[in-house]
Amino acid sequence: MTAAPRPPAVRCDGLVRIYRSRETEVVALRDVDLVVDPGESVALLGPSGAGKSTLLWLMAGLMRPSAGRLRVHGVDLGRLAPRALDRLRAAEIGVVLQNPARNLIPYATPAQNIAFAQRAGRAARGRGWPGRRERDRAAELLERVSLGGPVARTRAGRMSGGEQQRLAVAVALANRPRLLLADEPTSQLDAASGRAVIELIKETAAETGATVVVVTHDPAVGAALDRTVTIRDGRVGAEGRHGEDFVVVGREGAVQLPPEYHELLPPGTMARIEALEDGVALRRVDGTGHPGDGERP
Ligand SMILES: Nc1ncnc2c1ncn2[C@@H]1O[C@H](COP(=O)(O)OP(=O)(O)OP(=O)(O)O)[C@@H](O)[C@H]1O
Repeated sequence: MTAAPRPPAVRCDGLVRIYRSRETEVVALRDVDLVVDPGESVALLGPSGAGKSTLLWLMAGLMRPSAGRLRVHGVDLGRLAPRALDRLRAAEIGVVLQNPARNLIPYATPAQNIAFAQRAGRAARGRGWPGRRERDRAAELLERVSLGGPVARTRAGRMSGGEQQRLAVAVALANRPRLLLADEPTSQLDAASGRAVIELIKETAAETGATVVVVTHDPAVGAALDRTVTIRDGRVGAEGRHGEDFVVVGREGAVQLPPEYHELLPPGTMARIEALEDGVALRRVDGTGHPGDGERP
């Protein structure tokens, strides 16, 4: 008998998220198709307002899709009852939100913050109170994010933004999550601390086989992970592997031209499609169907 294939860690099919208020409607994500394999590490890049955080929140089960499907390890998050979703989040998903303080209990020390997450994770897995192993793990994590010294006795609410951010990463890793989601986890750190945090995330993922998705503006973080996915205008605009970027042909054949090509093919211009052996070329024409300035006669 052959084993059933493992489902992707994350699978988005035609994912849509609309924020509605009384006066306005913002379509933050439109038709996102994305597959993240188990054990992969992916950086979500893209301009401000593109929809990266929204995508991360959906993956974390902190928000429901407006349309489309989102599956995490084969489970459709949009269809889970609230309690089952809470359990799945506590047992399988580690999250670092953009504002570090939001991840933490302000009146608790770093060790207490980690212990709290461990308790919730163990309860969701049907296990008892954390024991010695968990305490050792907490101490090791705190050491790894340089919060092992005197700062260990400080309440999280009194720590600096950078310390809170490092603690948030340690808390998110406390339960060895199968899926780690982090929104700008290095934004308040200097280059060296940022590298250390990304190293910790990658090492933990390698040890446990976890999948990692990180929203970042930091090219160094993008370069340190397996794959980059660029979100533009609520869609997957491009993907990169090993330093090379590729556009993605989306639903109904749509392709987003990266901004660096807008000078050659400004949005709104007409282009002729030429078939090549292994794809197509787009050539600008003017409104009358004649070749544009930059074109061969
Ligand atoms: N709660 C909300 N209510 C209304 N609109 C929202 C809400 N949250 C986000 N948006 C809008 O949805 C769009 C996508 O926002 P999102 O925060 O996901 O983008 P982002 O790529 O993470 O941006 P940044 O890099 O600046 O964090 C933006 O137009 C934003 O203004």
